[in-house]
Amino acid sequence: MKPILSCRNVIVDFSGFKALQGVDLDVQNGEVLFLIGPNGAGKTTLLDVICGKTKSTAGEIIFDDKISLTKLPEQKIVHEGIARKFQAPSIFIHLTSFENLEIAMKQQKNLVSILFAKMTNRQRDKIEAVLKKIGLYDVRDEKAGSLSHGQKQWLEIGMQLIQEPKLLLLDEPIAGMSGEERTKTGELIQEISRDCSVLVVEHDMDFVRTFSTLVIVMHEGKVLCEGTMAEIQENEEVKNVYLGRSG
Ligand SMILES: Nc1ncnc2c1ncn2[C@@H]1O[C@H](COP(=O)(O)OP(=O)(O)OP(=O)(O)O)[C@@H](O)[C@H]1O
Repeated sequence: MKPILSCRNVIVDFSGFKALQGVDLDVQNGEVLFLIGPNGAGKTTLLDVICGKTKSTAGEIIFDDKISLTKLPEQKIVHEGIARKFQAPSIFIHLTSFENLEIAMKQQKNLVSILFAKMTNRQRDKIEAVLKKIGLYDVRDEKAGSLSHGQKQWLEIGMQLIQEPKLLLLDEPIAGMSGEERTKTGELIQEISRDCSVLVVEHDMDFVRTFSTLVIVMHEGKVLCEGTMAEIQENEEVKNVYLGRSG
């Protein structure tokens, strides 16, 4: 089976500083792939270049076997089926979780027309299914501003899922979460992967250990190695550059 995403020799040069120095990486269909590595390794830059926020200097990124992403604008990449949850909040705190998902579903329209337009049963079902998936169905009519930190993050993920992406990019999804919220987030990521591949940048090794199948280690703008967490922990190069230092 062809990978959903294929990066080949991707280079990003920021005015002479190469944040990515030739990244080769595949994400398979239905896979949760964890990306780890020390600070400055290029993990966020890689997500930025996949979603079009940053343009690559060289290399190729192929999505869904045929779409070259490197020259596409961000909005077109979203349209092709790549969703990115940013760390900066994008929810409307004065609207309910339901309404936030409604807006995300009809992103192309303006806020007023969205809230007054009649919703079809199919659209309502879709929003309710996402609310159930992200664990917010019971609080769907509460203002998003009153949700816990974890619930807000899940709502953000839901706002991406409602677009039915084929690949979801997550950057440190459990930052600031309680232990229970972390577990729920790990379970949510696993559930999401039934319909959508997920590429997760994460620093929390306990979380990666618990929820990963395949892990990729980045270092100095390149992929250092890939494998299961157990394999990676035994890798001498990884011990030197990363795990050896941070535990
Ligand atoms: N716009 C930019 N201009 C210049 N240098 C940049 C820019 N964005 C990132 N960098 C540099 O590129 C390198 C890789 O940064 P990046 O944020 O991708 O690393 P990271 O692996 O995500 O690190 P962290 O785990 O700390 O978030 C860093 O040295 C960073 O300072």
